Amino acid sequence: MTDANKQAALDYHAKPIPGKLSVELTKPTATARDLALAYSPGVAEPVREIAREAENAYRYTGKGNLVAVISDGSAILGLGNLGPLASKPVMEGKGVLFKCFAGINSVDIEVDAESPQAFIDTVARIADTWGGINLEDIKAPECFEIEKALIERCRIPVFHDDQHGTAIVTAAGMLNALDIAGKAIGDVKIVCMGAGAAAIACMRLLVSCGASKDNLIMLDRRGVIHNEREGINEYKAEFARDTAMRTLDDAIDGADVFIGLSGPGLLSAEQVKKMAADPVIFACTNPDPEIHPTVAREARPDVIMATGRSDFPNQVNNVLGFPFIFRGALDVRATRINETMKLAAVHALKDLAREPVPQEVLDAYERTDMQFGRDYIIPTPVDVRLLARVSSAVAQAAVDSGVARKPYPAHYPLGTINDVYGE
Ligand SMILES: NC(=O)C1=CN([C@@H]2O[C@H](COP(=O)(O)OP(=O)(O)OC[C@H]3O[C@@H](n4cnc5c(N)ncnc54)[C@H](OP(=O)(O)O)[C@@H]3O)[C@@H](O)[C@H]2O)C=CC1
Ligand SMILES: CC(=O)C(=O)O
Ligand SMILES: [Mg+2]
Repeated sequence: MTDANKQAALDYHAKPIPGKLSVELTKPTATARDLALAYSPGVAEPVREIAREAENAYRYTGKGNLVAVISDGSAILGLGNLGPLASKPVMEGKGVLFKCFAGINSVDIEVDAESPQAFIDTVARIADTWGGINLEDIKAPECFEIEKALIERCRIPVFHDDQHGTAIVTAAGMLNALDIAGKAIGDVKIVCMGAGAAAIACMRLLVSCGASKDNLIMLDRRGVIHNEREGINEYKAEFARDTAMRTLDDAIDGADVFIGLSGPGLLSAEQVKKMAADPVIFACTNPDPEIHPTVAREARPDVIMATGRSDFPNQVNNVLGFPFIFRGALDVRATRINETMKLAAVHALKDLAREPVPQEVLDAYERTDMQFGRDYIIPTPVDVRLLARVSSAVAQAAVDSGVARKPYPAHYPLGTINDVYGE
């Protein structure tokens, strides 16, 4: 970013009031009668109803449309472990996206936890008053243990966005990119830079979508994850290969796909030149990708290039997933977000990219043309059709797979966020 843009970003967060979120009232509060209903004595009535029957919390409070965005700040974007307080702008940002794209209320909670168990206990103790929990920017490998324990302990959906949101969007974009490149997912040689939360989940989902583990090389800070390496955790071990390759230079030679979920500037133009024809590069590290799109394009005009950012074409970013996935899950009161729901979201996203782009999206991106192809492999976040397509697909999948506690909503498909409460 230029210095001017950096200052603009600071000003955006600081002015006219600090932060990006505020709380709004949904009921009148002007009169003594209003207050007698909202607070004492009236508030005692819903309290009694909820104490009598817990499900009444969905009727008398905001629980059913409320997601907690919870982080320990241990992996803030690609900036590393900068702690809970520094993660707050990102967590507020996730709240903004929940609200503006899916009409979901959210509150960010940044936990200063001395251990994964302390984090788990903290979240488990507050979980029941939320509709869902979005875990964010928690580093691997702790994130895996944390999410698993919370899914077991909570009766509401718990979803680590950096794992599953990222994986869903990456898989959708990848299926489209490979189609454009004329390659079958089962045949392509994939290099994944990074072996953390996002990388492990992305590779697992790509394998579910047909990629072959035998064609997949994963790297971390120490290089290629191979069978002879000692001290790799069980998650990295899932992707360890019996190979003589040791470095990115070795792995990238002839690769069809590079997926970066690691750190900035780790892929060079020279390495891109060594990739196979029509290479697919998803340099998804935020805010600064593994390679700048201009550099990649100069090295290889045939590249299909995506980043995690809003200011380049093909934004492969979990913003395309978590708002709509939670929308669908909340609206059928799903107890969890399972693999069937994730795959439904992949296909909804993938298929939407193949449809004509609405004028409002062109206007928002100041483009005269956007159509399925190298520079448009995935919908943009401002596309209002995501709300209908992804949420509906996820809700239907929850019903079909038996995790929904309510039927498919009568008010679906949603046209805009104004429709989320139905009639
Ligand atoms: N576009 C999107 O939607 C998303 C993008 N991301 C991006 O993915 C990245 C990783 O996030 P996340 O998985 O949550 O974080 P984690 O901390 O869980 O994982 C980071 C991984 O990156 C590896 N890594 C970091 N620096 C290097 C390096 N110099 N060389 C090789 N490997 C390196 C780490 O290696 P080691 O294991 O050796 O420490 C680790 O495996 C971030 O940059 C984040 O912005 C994440 C989620 C969504
Ligand atoms: C997008 C996101 O969640 C990340 O970079 O961590
Ligand atoms: Mg994140």
